[in-house]
Amino acid sequence: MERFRALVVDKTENQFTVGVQSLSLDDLSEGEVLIRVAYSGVNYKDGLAASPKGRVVRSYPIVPGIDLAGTVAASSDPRFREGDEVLATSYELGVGHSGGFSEYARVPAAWVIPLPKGLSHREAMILGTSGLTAALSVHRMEENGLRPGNGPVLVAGATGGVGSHAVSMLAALGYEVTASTGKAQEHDYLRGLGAASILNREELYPETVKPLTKERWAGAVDPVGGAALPHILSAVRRGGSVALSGLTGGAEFTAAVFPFILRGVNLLGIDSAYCPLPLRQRLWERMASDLKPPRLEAMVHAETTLDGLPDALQHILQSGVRGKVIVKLK
Ligand SMILES: CCC(=O)SCCNC(=O)CCNC(=O)[C@H](O)C(C)(C)COP(=O)(O)OP(=O)(O)OC[C@H]1O[C@@H](n2cnc3c(N)ncnc32)[C@H](O)[C@@H]1OP(=O)(O)O
Ligand SMILES: NC(=O)c1ccc[n+]([C@@H]2O[C@H](COP(=O)([O-])OP(=O)(O)OC[C@H]3O[C@@H](n4cnc5c(N)ncnc54)[C@H](O)[C@@H]3O)[C@@H](O)[C@H]2O)c1
Repeated sequence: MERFRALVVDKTENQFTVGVQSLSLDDLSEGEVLIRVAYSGVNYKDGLAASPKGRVVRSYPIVPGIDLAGTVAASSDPRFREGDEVLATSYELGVGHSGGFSEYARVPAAWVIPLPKGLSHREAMILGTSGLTAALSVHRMEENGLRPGNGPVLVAGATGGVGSHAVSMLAALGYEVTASTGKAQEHDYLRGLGAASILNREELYPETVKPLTKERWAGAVDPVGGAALPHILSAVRRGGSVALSGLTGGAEFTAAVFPFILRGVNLLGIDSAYCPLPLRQRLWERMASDLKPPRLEAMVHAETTLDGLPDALQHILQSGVRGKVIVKLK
């Protein structure tokens, strides 16, 4: 087989490098399904994988890219055949197993999902892990009783990948969405995705966090975490839920027990990486139907190639991306 191009991150004692290299299949991790990658997308975790301080990569060198969509080139597993359109996200992709920033990827069959009818490779990668995380957040909150009539739902970090998809999906389902952002110039973008109101990010960081405040949110999607979370919890309505997925605002928080024991508030941990396959498949089917954001293209911050990736990966760690950067492979 011909050689192909991929982004490679390597770390030795003295050097950290991120660059495009020419690889052969022997350079890829093992797996039953060889995929010719059409599109990938950039997630915050990919930024961490390409950063010397990221702590997400399990062994170097690594081809990063936690998301990929493409066409099966060969498969030793009978569930997949040459020519099938597929996608794969997370598990160990791009951190412990060579990932999607490559013209070819070799992936365990257990990680591969048929591309749902109603989604192109490109649309699947606008969604990618950030879409799956938003969909899983909505699903978990619905499982815990969230319904459109219950009251406003807060989305923190609303202009990011997870946040943009959450605003869009919730609005399309009929929820009243309040989008929180620190980016004053992006209010029109968020209203375009369906936000009914905008909350300035600073309002989630009051000088004094009270253990309980006036009940406000029926639910909250939180990819930001950190110091804002205790304040969000203090304002969740009785029986409401916070779906916590991220740490862009900090990895730690200190909160009072009162929202949990006096209002029955649920703090739901969202792990898209190991979301079990049956649920993952159901959520991808929903993302191709009732959860498909009506304005997916509006979420594309930029389309890039392997050569543009090093810059895009730095950019996402600096909160510089609105929606998604997608990557066209071939
Ligand atoms: C798509 C999802 C995302 O965006 S995730 C992106 C954000 N994730 C991060 O920033 C995590 C980076 N990792 C870290 O900062 C550290 O590994 C943390 C989690 C703080 C733990 O550090 P420390 O206490 O020093 O121990 P350690 O690294 O040796 O790990 C302890 C045990 O935890 C495990 N662990 C580590 N990372 C993960 C992970 N991503 N998923 C699941 N488990 C993880 C390690 O394997 C280790 O367990 P074990 O000893 O191997 O059984
Ligand atoms: N748990 C999971 O399965 C899962 C899956 C995907 C992403 N994530 C996490 O979710 C987070 C977002 O990921 P993404 O790919 O959407 O990234 P992104 O860069 O597209 O979005 C990050 C958002 O956080 C905002 N932000 C940054 N710093 C902030 C701060 N100090 N205070 C408030 N907001 C801040 C940014 O403005 C942006 O809106 C990351 O922490 C990522 O690790 C988790």
